[in-house]
Amino acid sequence: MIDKSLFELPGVRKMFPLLGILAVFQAAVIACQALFMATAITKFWKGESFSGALPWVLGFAVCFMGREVINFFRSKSLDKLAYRLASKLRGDMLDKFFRLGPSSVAELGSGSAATTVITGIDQVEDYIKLVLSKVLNMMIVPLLILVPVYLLDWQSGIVLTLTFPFAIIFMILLGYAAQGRAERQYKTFQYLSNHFLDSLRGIATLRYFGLSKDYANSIYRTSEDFRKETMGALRIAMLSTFALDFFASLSVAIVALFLGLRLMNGEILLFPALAALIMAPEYFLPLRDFASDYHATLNGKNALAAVNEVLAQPEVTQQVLDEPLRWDEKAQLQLTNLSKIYETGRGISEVNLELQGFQKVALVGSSGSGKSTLLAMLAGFMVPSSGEIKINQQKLETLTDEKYRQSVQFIPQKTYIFSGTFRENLAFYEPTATDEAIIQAVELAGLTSLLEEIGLDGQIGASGRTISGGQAQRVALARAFLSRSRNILLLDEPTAHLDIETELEIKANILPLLENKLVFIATHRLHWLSSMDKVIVLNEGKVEGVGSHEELLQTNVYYQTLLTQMRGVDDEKNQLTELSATDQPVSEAKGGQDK
Ligand SMILES: Nc1ncnc2c1ncn2[C@@H]1O[C@H](COP(=O)(O)OP(=O)(O)OP(=O)(O)O)[C@@H](O)[C@H]1O
Repeated sequence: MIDKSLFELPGVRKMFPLLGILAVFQAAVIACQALFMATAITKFWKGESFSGALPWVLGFAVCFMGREVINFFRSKSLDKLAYRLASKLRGDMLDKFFRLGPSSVAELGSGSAATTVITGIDQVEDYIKLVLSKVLNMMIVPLLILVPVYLLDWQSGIVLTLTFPFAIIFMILLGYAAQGRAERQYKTFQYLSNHFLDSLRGIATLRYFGLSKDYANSIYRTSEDFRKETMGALRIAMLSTFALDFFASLSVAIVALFLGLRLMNGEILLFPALAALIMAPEYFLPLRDFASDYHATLNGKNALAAVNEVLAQPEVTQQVLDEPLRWDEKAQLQLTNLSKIYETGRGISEVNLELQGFQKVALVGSSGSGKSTLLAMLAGFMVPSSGEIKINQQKLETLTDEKYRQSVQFIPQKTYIFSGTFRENLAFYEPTATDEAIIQAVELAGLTSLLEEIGLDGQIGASGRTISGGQAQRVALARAFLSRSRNILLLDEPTAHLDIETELEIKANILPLLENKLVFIATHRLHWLSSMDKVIVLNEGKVEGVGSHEELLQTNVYYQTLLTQMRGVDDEKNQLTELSATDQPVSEAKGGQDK
């Protein structure tokens, strides 16, 4: 019923005594309310005047009000706790995603990650509000109400005691079935979120290939699956509510029948019979109350499990470096047998590399050879499975150290443009940069005309002006130009999706940026190789060779074959880019951070 992890959340354990006390008060008030009402009716029945019954009527009114006051206090304290915990969980999840990095979000799926943080935590908030009080009420109130019922009429007490376990057993049985259904429903919901977001991102490609209709059908099918799962879960939830209502009504009817018969036979007086009869539905009320929100609590429980799954993901953040790394001519990076093997058994294994000072290193290899995986480890986005990293002879297990990451700039395949001003997007790595410095970076990146058009305060991104893919790539460059202190530069095919003219134009701007830095560039394009000091050749996750372009050309057979393939792809790509729209809107492009 209650997810054990709920007790680990701050404030939940402390809330229990308060809720327990409120439940005891509630039971007392319910019993008093029934007693006052039964007394007042009995007095009226005996023909007493209204003033004679007035104290009991007033007593009933006070208890009625007391009950509302208890409900108000309970809701207020639970609302406060649930809101505070939901805000905390939301913050914890976002922090966790930032610490885990893009690969973990990609694994979970961006759509699922977003819905867990937004809708999922809303459901957890409802769960906290509902489950704590309802479960405690269910455990305390019926037991306490049973005491006066036994005192008034032990036979009614026995009927109520005997029927309660049936209702509970039925609820448990249906609860198990509902739990399975609700889990499936939540999984389908996550799948639907991912599917929908992916479709939105790929809308340009889908339209380009005329597949929009097929995809619309596929979204329809996924949402139909979700509808079916939801209806299935609701059906069981409704069934459990109906079953409980049935048992409760049946039990109250049995109590009423026996009381009526005994009243007619003169075996019981009106007052205890009435009081017991009024308390009978109240005895089942907490159970029915719980059942009516059972579905909502199941959703919240599943959402909490999804949140906990993310929060429990292991993260290795090393803090080894004493001060921010400043890459200079003497700085050294050493990778020894560095490997990252995914669950699929693919990845990259045993990379050995020694670099000193400012160097430009290209990572080449066919698709799936491990370039992005190596770059992700170098960017500190991904934790290696094994191997050793040394920076300036200092041993590190990962490159997740903040002091290292503060010296890294990453230019992904497709730059993500945040919803904000042009200035905020440019000064991404250097939020305190002056306008003069920003304008200089804008000029170097070739964005002057955009600046003239929208100004530094113009909104870009999702809620502002849509900018083209080429302009977005220039924004990434301007960010890099602006940040002179970050001199380890990682580029993941920075020009792969541009037409050849734009690519060469951007490359001309990039080349000066590569000076006096340690640069890694993953690329499929031949024209970068001659500008590099070193080339690392990757093949199916293994290093086939390391050396200068010229050395490898002479000595490495695999490199020669790869270059022939790359040349073919280059030619094909040039033809394709002539056909395709160069300036694809950025809002439709897949964010680099999601890679
Ligand atoms: N998250 C992941 N889970 C499982 N396997 C993965 C994951 N990411 C990559 N791989 C696998 O690891 C291998 C290396 O992938 P990687 O993306 O590093 O290659 P790449 O050289 O960058 O490819 P491309 O040039 O197409 O971007 C591939 O076989 C890929 O299928």
